[in-house]
Amino acid sequence: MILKSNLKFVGKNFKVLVAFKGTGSSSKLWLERQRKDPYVKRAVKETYRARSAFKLLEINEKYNFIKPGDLVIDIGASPGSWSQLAVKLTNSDLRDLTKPQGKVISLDREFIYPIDGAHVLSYSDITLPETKLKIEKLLNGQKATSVISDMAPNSTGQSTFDHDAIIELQAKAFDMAKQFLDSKGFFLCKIWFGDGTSEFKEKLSKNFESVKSIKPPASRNQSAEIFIFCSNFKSKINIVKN
Ligand SMILES: C[S@@+](CC[C@H](N)C(=O)[O-])C[C@H]1O[C@@H](n2cnc3c(N)ncnc32)[C@H](O)[C@@H]1O
Repeated sequence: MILKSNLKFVGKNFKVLVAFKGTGSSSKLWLERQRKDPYVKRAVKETYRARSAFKLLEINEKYNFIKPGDLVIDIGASPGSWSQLAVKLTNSDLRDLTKPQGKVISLDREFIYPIDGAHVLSYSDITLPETKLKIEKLLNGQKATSVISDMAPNSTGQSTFDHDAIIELQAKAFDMAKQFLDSKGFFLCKIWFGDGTSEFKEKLSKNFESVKSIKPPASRNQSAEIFIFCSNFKSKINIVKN
């Protein structure tokens, strides 16, 4: 991810600052990796706020689940690259109102700089009940076609602890998906692989017809992150009682 401290808001756009102020050897290694990374170069060129945009792009190229006219809720959206891409994918042409217009709701517990075409909810922690109320207000009775969550807790460096923490966080995103998804909708979330992965996927399977793990090429091999892609939400309306 491009550090938020390396982003500068210029007019309506972000400029990714290549200058890095860190001094330690790990900072130098980080800078070296960023300089060589083709996804970072592409993010700068295409004015995405983070290289993570390409993880979502690659997942969408495989499953084609975000389309023009869709309503997407992006949880843990800051700095905003997934939302930038979601706006592009859900709106065929933002200037032409005769073309399908989508809706993107972006929320994060931190500040999110405005994103053209998205409804931004800064300082909105998913674990707090008022966040759900804010989303409900923006949805105004509509249901979401996709709930996507790239949320991550602050890493402690202890893999078991971090794994448990991210699963707990994504379980909250799953709760939100159950509340706001339309029947047959999609849920995509990031976790750091660990012992609880299968159990979490099993829980998801009860509410979705298909649950798959995916590691898109843009996700670094040395990272424990994987994405869980769930399709065809079984809303209560769909469940036939005997
Ligand atoms: C990896 S970043 C997301 C990057 C984003 N998808 C993008 O493409 O720009 C993870 C985000 O999750 C957010 N986050 C972590 N815990 C959260 C919570 N409880 N509620 C809302 N957002 C949270 C963090 O503030 C952070 O901005």
